[in-house]
Amino acid sequence: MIPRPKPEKFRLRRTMMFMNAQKPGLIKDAYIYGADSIMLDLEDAVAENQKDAARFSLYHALKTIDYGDTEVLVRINGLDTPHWREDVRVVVAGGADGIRIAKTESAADVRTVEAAVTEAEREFGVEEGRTLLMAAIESPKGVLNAYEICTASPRLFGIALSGGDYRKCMQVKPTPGGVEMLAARGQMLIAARAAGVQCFDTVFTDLDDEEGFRAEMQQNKDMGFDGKSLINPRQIRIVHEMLAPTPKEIAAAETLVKAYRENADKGIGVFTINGKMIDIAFVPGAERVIQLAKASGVYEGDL
Ligand SMILES: CC(C)(COP(=O)(O)OP(=O)(O)OC[C@H]1O[C@@H](n2cnc3c(N)ncnc32)[C@H](O)[C@@H]1OP(=O)(O)O)[C@@H](O)C(=O)NCCC(=O)NCCSC(=O)C[C@@](O)(CC(=O)O)C(=O)O
Ligand SMILES: [Mg+2]
Repeated sequence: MIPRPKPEKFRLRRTMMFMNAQKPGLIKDAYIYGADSIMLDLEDAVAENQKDAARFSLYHALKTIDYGDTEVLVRINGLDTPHWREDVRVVVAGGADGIRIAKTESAADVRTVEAAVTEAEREFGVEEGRTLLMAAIESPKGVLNAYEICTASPRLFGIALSGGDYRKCMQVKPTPGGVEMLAARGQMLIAARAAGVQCFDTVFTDLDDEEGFRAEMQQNKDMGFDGKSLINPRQIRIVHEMLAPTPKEIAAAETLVKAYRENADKGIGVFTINGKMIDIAFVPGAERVIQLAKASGVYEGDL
């Protein structure tokens, strides 16, 4: 087995790329594309009569491929299927970093998976609590229960909106501005922020519509998503590029963080920079800009 470092609950997850766990051609070198996380799929990308084959392929990949710094998550089948328990056992035995629970509708769903994960960790001698969870929310009921889902388990690092299934439930089609998704996006972001976990937007499925992808990504950025689920490597570069701060943004963030620290040392909590009031509330935003700049390879400062 390739040893992996202990998974970090909170880390940068700008790009989370799906791939069919059954396709060796896709999963064998998935780390080369530079996504922050890969999501090996046992659910909808795998045909119903291929679930066992996909689990075998997944287990072999987890045991033999060195994914390096790329986070390795596995999307398991929904709790209304006969597959999810065996999925959990294989994921834990293989040593993946975490599980994406498909079609999560309630806190009870998260706790049910958590119990199965704990059982599997004991069975396979994996450190208890090592395996992380995230919940994909794919229905109106899931959206309404988002805050309870976010707070259901200490293993859970975030929630992800799943547009295909959500739109199906709502009987709507994708529109250019995404108006049909705004309520769900907003409600999930509020729930995630209130609970202190991360929030990810859904996949964009038209690979030939780069303009549409960029427009959706800009909306994601403006709304405050931590990252996006992706289906294809060519989407990764666009997201990383769009989330990379500009030199002006980096300079402003650096000035703010340094000024805040200097003022705090002198016992001053509120001050101005270029006439704009600054206090502690502005610091996390500036620190995130620095973190993104570092991750994007464009930070040359000393913070
Ligand atoms: C769409 C397509 C078939 C197109 O293939 P194409 O081959 O035409 O693409 P090309 O661009 O030509 O590929 C150039 C090179 O990249 C390689 N390559 C491509 N994709 C790669 C990849 N993902 N990972 C690694 N490698 C990849 C490829 O092998 C080639 O390598 P090479 O031959 O060596 O040059 C392919 O991308 C793909 O399978 N995507 C993932 C599909 C998937 O998993 N769907 C399930 C999750 S969504 C869902 O379930 C809905 C949801 O649940 C979602 C939610 O929760 O949000 C909801 O409800 O909405
Ligand atoms: Mg789905």
